[in-house]
Amino acid sequence: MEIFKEFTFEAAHRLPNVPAGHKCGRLHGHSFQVAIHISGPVDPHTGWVRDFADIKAIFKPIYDQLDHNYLNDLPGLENPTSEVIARWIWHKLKPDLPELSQITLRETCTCGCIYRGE
Ligand SMILES: Nc1nc2c(c(=O)[nH]1)N=C([C@H](O)[C@H](O)COP(=O)(O)OP(=O)(O)OP(=O)(O)O)CN2
Ligand SMILES: [Zn+2]
Repeated sequence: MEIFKEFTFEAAHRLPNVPAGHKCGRLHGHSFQVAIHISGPVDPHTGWVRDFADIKAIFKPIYDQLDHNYLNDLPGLENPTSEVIARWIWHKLKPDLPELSQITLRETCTCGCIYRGE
């Protein structure tokens, strides 16, 4: 079974490697949405794969780094595309959340990416 917990963080970024004149080279912000998926068996006693609150607690220190920050300042996010941010979250979470199976990151209502590890 796969379960997920969703979060929203507000952050600013610019993409330094886009062609000259590209709108995303300018400083701008998003309400990023991230869904953290984990997979595993449903415990017959609790009836859940894992408490959603555990996912929230494990993600909190990472969330706090992202929320209301300028992403380009964070080590590893010098070029903070959706793809780079999703992979960055994955690598930060995986050691403490081995059941992690997918990160979905939405940059706007219409775009984003899905990362399931290497
Ligand atoms: N593959 C990627 N392409 C783009 C990324 C990205 O992270 N990965 N990021 C951007 C920009 O950050 C931009 O803010 C979001 O892109 P876009 O969908 O073009 O934004 P709009 O809200 O302006 O979309 P419209 O549908 O044109 O209104 C760009 N590309
Ligand atoms: Zn953007």
